[in-house]
Amino acid sequence: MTDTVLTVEQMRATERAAMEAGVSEWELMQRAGEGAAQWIMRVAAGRPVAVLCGPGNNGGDGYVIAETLIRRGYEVQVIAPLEPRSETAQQARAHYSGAVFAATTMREPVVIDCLFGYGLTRKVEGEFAELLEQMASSHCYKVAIDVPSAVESDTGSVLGPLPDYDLTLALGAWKQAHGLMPAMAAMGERRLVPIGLDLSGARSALSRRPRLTPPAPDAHKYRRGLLAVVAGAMPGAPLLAAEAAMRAGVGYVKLLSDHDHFGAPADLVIEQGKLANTLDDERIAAVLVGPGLGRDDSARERLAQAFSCRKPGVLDADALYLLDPELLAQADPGTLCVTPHEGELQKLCEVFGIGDGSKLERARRLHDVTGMTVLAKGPDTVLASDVMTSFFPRGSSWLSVAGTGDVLAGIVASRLAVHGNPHRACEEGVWLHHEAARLASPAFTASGLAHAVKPAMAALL
Ligand SMILES: NC(=O)C1=CN([C@@H]2O[C@H](COP(=O)(O)OP(=O)(O)OC[C@H]3O[C@@H](n4cnc5c(N)ncnc54)[C@H](O)[C@@H]3O)[C@@H](O)[C@H]2O)[C@@H](O)CC1
Ligand SMILES: [K+]
Repeated sequence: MTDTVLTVEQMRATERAAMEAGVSEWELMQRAGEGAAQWIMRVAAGRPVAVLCGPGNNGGDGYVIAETLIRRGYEVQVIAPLEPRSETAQQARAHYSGAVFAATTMREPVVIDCLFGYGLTRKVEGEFAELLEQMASSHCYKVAIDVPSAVESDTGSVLGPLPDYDLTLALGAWKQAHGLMPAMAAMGERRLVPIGLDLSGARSALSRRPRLTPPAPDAHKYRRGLLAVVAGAMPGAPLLAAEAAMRAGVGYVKLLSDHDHFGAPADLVIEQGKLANTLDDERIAAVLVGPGLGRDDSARERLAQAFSCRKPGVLDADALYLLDPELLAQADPGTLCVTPHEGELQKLCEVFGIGDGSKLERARRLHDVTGMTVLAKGPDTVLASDVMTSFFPRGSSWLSVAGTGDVLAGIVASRLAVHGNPHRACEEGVWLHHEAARLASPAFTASGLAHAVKPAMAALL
């Protein structure tokens, strides 16, 4: 699987396993450096290149890249404040036939950052920081090798100057930082350079753009899925979710409400009456509860009733504020998706006794403790389930507007009603949400986004 994401510890173990199987570190470094050089030649297209080399194996990759470019006729300058420390990087330095400068002004139109890779352990300072600042202020084309040098590979946190890169070339496998903010925002295009590692057995991956399928030839509305959206005190949010859900593949969306919804579209069926009665329908494939639900006792009662029909479900917004172990005990957590933003994730973590940690750590622990599929949304989105942990490409920053979470919940619930698979529903939901944001054009409103789910479906078919 080429989209595997590894932690630093897993990366080192995988490389050790390759070496035990007979591939030397030098061979791995050559594969990494030569593979990266192929990408660099595409973007440099004959222009002079500067390579910044650090003291570890990331720097070693830099010498291999520089030598590969020289052999292909490129004008190359290596800038290395320190001599290599690791044995393999020293070997790469010895094989490099060009000039090395300890410090100089970089004037090349293409600059390759090989100062630090996943071995970064502390703040980047002194000459290293100066080089990164120089790179940041230059108009050159900027390439990060493995990860940007000021980025911590496991957390995506930033420990020094962070230029705005045009291209980041991950070596051997993706690292967590390739899917986490703030690092991800500075990486530009991300590409993987395979180096022949055995990545089987990994439990984290960058999500691949899904390929959706049209309804079966013999489909009818119920077979395509009936989604019940449980309305509550506030009318707007469940309508937004339902509008999105109707365009995300499901055959039938019903709004279960105890009041009128003026302005609701004619193609949305609104069923009024006691929730216990309207939920008592065998044909319901999935339930969405939370947007506009309210947080009072009657909202809690509606959430409990939604659980009592024991259908796959999506919990969002107010449902995430009401959820607690007692309520969850009435549900089948393995069939539930929760879609918390940071504040909601914080609340869930408090209620389920999960301590501090990064968003990734908390999302995983929340899944482990509750058994629910956790889609922790935001500028970076992390999905934790029994299947695996998935990371996603960045979505449009225009999504930072009220109501887009209701739209996401509606899309995920629609996909869940179509096939009943929580992890897959969340993955498809994020991609459709991002695609809809791209198609909705800037400064969209949530209802504009909900309408753009239709062309987004077409784009993913
Ligand atoms: N181990 C392997 O088999 C392979 C490793 N590869 C490369 O090796 C990299 C990891 O190499 P390393 O583990 O040597 O680590 P790095 O090259 O990322 O850096 C570690 C070195 O930098 C020093 N250092 C860390 N943070 C510093 C800071 N803030 N200021 C100054 N010095 C600092 C460390 O003391 C150490 O000497 C990967 O990112 C990748 O580029 C690739 O060549 C593929 C094969
Ligand atoms: K780097």
